[in-house]
Amino acid sequence: MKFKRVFLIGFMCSGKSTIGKELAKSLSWKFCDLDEEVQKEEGMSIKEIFELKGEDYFRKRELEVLKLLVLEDNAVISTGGGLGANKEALELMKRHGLVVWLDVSFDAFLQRCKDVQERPLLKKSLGELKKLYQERKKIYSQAHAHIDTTDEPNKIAQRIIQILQDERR
Ligand SMILES: Nc1ncnc2c1ncn2[C@@H]1O[C@H](COP(=O)(O)OP(=O)(O)OP(=O)(O)O)[C@@H](O)[C@H]1O
Ligand SMILES: O=C(O)C1=C[C@@H](O)[C@@H](O)[C@H](O)C1
Ligand SMILES: [Mg+2]
Repeated sequence: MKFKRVFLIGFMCSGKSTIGKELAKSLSWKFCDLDEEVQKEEGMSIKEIFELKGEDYFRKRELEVLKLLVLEDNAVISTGGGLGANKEALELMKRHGLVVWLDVSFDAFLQRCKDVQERPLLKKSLGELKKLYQERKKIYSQAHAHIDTTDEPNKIAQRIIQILQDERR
């Protein structure tokens, strides 16, 4: 494979963690979830980090942890929703691997987020979330590949493997 790493970016609930696990399993690569790594390093949940140390601190820490993870070989790295919308982080990921934007419609995001653990950003109003969604889309769209996530996670993982194989030729 030309790429030694796959980075999954996209809005909350686009399936980065779910699809990342499937993809890593199919490739027999390592799986790293940036949100999990930051929580481990800080010894508290993202909700607690936001409450006790603030969002800016969380953003700084996720970028620092990314800078370490870009050196892992044969790794699928699922990011938090904000990282792929950070231009510095996106450029860094594009230099180190295949960056895939998992695209979720706003309506599907609203449906899916009913089932997930609390994300601090879900406290925002519907209007604020929609604005964030539209703004972030412009940056996510600079990824190497764009995949709609209406399909089942394992089929999406297979599509990413196809992209990796096509890139090898
Ligand atoms: N392709 C899919 N179709 C339907 N539901 C999905 C799909 N992918 C993920 N989900 C569901 O959406 C929810 C969020 O998925 P997941 O945690 O993987 O998203 P995420 O992109 O990692 O979110 P975050 O940015 O908040 O970490 C979960 O309940 C998961 O089961
Ligand atoms: O979209 C976001 O900004 C976030 C998404 C989650 O993955 C976490 O990284 C955190 O809740 C912030
Ligand atoms: Mg996730």
